Amino acid sequence: MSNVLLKATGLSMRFGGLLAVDGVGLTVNEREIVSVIGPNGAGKTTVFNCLTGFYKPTAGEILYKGNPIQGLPGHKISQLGVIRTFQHVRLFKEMTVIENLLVAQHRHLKTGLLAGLFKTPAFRRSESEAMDRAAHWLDRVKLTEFANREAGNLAYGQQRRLEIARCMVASPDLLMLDEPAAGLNPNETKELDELIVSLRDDDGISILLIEHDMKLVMGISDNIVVVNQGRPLATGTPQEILQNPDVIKAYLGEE
Ligand SMILES: Nc1ncnc2c1ncn2[C@@H]1O[C@H](COP(=O)(O)OP(=O)(O)OP(=O)(O)O)[C@@H](O)[C@H]1O
Repeated sequence: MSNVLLKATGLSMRFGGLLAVDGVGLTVNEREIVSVIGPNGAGKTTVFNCLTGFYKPTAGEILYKGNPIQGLPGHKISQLGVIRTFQHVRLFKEMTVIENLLVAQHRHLKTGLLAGLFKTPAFRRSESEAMDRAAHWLDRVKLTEFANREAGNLAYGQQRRLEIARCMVASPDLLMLDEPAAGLNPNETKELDELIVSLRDDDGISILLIEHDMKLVMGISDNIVVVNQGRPLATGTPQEILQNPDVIKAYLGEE
């Protein structure tokens, strides 16, 4: 039996008169890929925003490694090891690829201002570890040859992979990806597919994914959570979800 990493129950989020998320629950075990699917406006991103501290949920409990995190600010949740991307690419576009990966580690360096000013041995060690981590992840996302290129000049699929590398240099236990395949061509989607699976199998992390690309979702997910109009509709393996009549009616039937 695998260990539960994240468990949300009864998650709700109200915006004025709109109950955008209404009683959604989901569980992510260690070394698992879980996808959240549902039609446009179903409340998927709002669920992500609640889980990562961008919104304070109106109701519900979120346990991460057994501890409640609902209502904690985003930076606290990211320090605990939950790191996310956004629906739209958010890189420092005028910085180089490698600079994007170094900046992302700034908060995790274990040295203070004085250590930086005097370039103490601890500071230098920390800097060199940050560089090693950046180089490792550049290689993993196949961007080593673009290390000194401005991030904004990369192809879109490369920018998406750089975003994942930027998350990974912070050594998350749970990586949350909001529509990572949006705008990618079939080759780029295949590379993304392989990368996500390798993050689970080779790096041992868990991935929570919002995605509209059903081929990708069905191919890589251990579990799928379907949300419809803010409400939980179904949870199960890809096979179970594909055969669920409610899902077919509410969602897949629309395709
Ligand atoms: N900050 C907000 N204020 C008011 N309403 C919001 C806010 N954020 C989201 N909503 C509303 O909540 C509902 C759910 O939106 P959400 O973005 O979570 O859906 P989604 O499933 O991620 O959609 P998509 O697949 O199109 O990205 C929508 O009706 C949206 O307009």
